[in-house]
This record gives sequence, structure tokens and C-alpha cells, in this order.
Amino acid sequence: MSETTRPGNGHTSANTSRSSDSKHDVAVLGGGSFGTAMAKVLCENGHRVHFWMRDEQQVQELKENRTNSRYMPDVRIEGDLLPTTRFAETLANAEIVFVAIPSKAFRDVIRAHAGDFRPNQIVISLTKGIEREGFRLMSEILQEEIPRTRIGVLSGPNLAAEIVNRELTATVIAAKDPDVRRTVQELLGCDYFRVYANVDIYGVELSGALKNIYAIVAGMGAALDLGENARAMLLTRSLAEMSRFAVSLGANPMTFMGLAGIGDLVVTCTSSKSRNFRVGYAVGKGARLEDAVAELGQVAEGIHTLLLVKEKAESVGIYMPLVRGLYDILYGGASIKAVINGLMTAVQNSDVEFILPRTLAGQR
Ligand SMILES: NC(=O)C1=CN([C@@H]2O[C@H](COP(=O)(O)OP(=O)(O)OC[C@H]3O[C@@H](n4cnc5c(N)ncnc54)[C@H](OP(=O)(O)O)[C@@H]3O)[C@@H](O)[C@H]2O)C=CC1
Ligand SMILES: O=C(CO)COP(=O)(O)O
Repeated sequence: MSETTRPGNGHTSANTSRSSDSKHDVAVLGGGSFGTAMAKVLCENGHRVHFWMRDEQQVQELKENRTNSRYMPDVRIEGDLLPTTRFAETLANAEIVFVAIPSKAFRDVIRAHAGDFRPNQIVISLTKGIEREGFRLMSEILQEEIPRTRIGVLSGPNLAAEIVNRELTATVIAAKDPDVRRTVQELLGCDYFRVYANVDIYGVELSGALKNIYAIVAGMGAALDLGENARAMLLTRSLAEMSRFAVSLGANPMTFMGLAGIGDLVVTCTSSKSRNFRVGYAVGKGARLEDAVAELGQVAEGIHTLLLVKEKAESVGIYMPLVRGLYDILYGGASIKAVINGLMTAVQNSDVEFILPRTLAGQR
């Protein structure tokens, strides 16, 4: 569907926001696919967007052509956009800051510029990953590095490639502070983008990171053409496994019923627009992992998250057969066929463990 015929496309230029009456100064950190998509939504909602990236050439292109061709070819950002490589300038007037820096660089970037954040400034992580050291989520890094700011997390079924075309999308803002939740809903919400609220920061954030692992598994399943029953089995068992893990670490199980849980799992496990899915697909077709990642040229957080979750699951004793199987394939040289066979012939357990505990299933 073209941008002009799309149902959500009630507006085609800036200053046409439905939900936010006034113009706000907003910062977006990270000039990749998702930073670009969020900067576009915010500009179209009529806000002044201070857009930080590290590449001066990209800044020049955005200033001259209003495009970011490396990450979002053919997408123009209209409205009040101020691209820059100068971090302090980005934050100086911003009421709220959205951070779309990959997890591997997240702490370094925030720490290097911690002094530029103001007390009480709202800082929202858009990043779906985990830090190796201490198994930290991005909101925990923000809490440690810039503790005087007000922190939130945005996560949900949010493929950047669709958002930039104004395809109908919903997401979740998770924050303890109701003012943070309301502000994000007002700034981002419009006729193609809806923002739902949650207070379970840990669950929302962890599900965003975990689903990337299962998107790789799903991509592999698609490459092998395992069938529709298998696709449903994989998706449902992925949800069971990721919620088992997250709940055992303190997340609210109900979060997995929402957009940030099942919603994001569905979109990334069924769409070739997902980079994680594409990596799994390529490996399923016989590519080496390094080649699949190099070919992608963008971040696929699941590759890295898999290692951390496998380690963590083993250290705290959580049963995660899909994580283990994917790890064996990607890092242990196991054949996909052997792993599938191992999974299919393992002990048959309970379906919904929150109703019937896993350990009781075999006793029925
Ligand atoms: N794309 C999507 O659909 C969605 C992505 N996300 C999440 O958003 C986060 C960012 O992903 P996305 O934008 O897609 O990734 P991309 O691969 O599209 O872009 C990565 C961006 O991060 C920048 N970057 C990398 N390292 C550094 C660093 N040390 N300092 C400054 N900038 C750096 C890159 O800059 P450079 O070009 O100079 O290397 C680039 O602008 C990820 O955690 C992802 O899971 C969440 C929802 C949807
Ligand atoms: O998180 C995403 C969609 O919600 C994007 O997924 P990928 O990083 O796999 O492209």
C-alpha cells in the first residue's frame, strides 16, 4: 500500500498531530532504522526533534535531502528536524529523550555524556537487548548512569520499516511514573501509532529482548519449510519459554499477554522484515552465521542475547530447550536436524505451566 492510500495516512506533512496540541522539544539518540522511524513519527506529530548520530555524513544528508539512505532508503522526514553529531546540543532543550542505540554501545554512549542529561528529564529506552556484564537491561543502565532522570521503556510489535510508511502500529510505554507514561502517549500517539501503558518495566523490556532469540528460531523454521503446525508450535512454545524465564526473574506473567509480549513475538517470528528472522532464515538455508550477519548490515540483537540468556538460564536453573538448541546450532556446530529431533523426542511436558506446573506434567 502506498503512503498516500494507507488507512492510517490521514496526514502527509508535519504539524498534523492528533493527540498533542503543543510543540515540544524532543531528542532521539541513534541514527539507525528505529531512531529514524521514531524521529519521523515525532516530527509528523509537530514536535521539534533533535536527532543525534555519530556520522557527520549522515547528518549532512538529513539536512540537505531529509533522508537517511543507509538505514531507510526512500523515506523523507518532513517537519522540524535538527540532525547533529553534537550530543550536548541535542539534549539542551529536550523535555524527553528517546534512546535507540544498540545494547552493545548503550552504556558507553550514556556514560560518556551523562553530564548532559538534566535532573527530571524523561529518558526512554527503545533498545531491545541485554548487557553482558551483570545481565543488565537498558533501563537498569539508565538508572545506574543517569539516576536523576525519569526512566521508561518503549517496546512492542514495531517494525521500523512499517512505521516509516505509516502502517498501523501499536506499542507499549512502561514506566512507574504516570506522568512519564502520559507524556509518551501524548507525544507519540497519532492516527497510525497507538501507545498503550504498562507499569511492568522489567517484563516489557525483557520480552523485547527475548523475542529476538525466537525470531531467529522462527526464521530457521521458515527456511526449512517445516509447515504451519510446526510454526504454531514454535511460536507457542517460544512464548512459554520466554515467559517462564522472565517470570522467574521477576516479570509479571500478564505482560506476556500484551503487545510487548505475544504481540512483538508474533511480528518478529512471522515477518521477513525482522532482521533477527532474516539471520535465522539465512542460517537455515545453509549460510554461516558471520556471513548472515555481515549480509544484514544492521543490528540483530538476538545473536548476542542468545549467549547471555543461555548462560543465565543455566546459572539459575531454568529449562529453556529452544535457547539451548539454537545455541548448539549457532555456536556448537550441531546440525539443525539433530536439534529438532532432540526437541521433538524430549520429555512431553505441560502446556500452560502457570496452570499446571511443568514438573507435575509427567505425573498425570
Ligand atoms: N529496527 C526496528 O524495527 C526496531 C529496532 N529496535 C531496537 O532499537 C535498537 C537500535 O536498532 P536499530 O536502529 O534498528 O539498529 P540499526 O542497525 O538500524 O542502527 C544502529 C544505529 O546505532 C548506531 N550506533 C552503533 N554503535 C554506536 C555507538 N557506539 N555510538 C553511537 N551510535 C552507535 C549506528 O551508527 P552508525 O551507522 O554510525 O554505525 C546506527 O545509527 C536495537 O536494540 C533494536 O532491537 C526496537 C524496535 C524496532
Ligand atoms: O523489534 C522489532 C520489531 O518489534 C524489530 O525486530 P528486528 O530487530 O528483528 O528487526
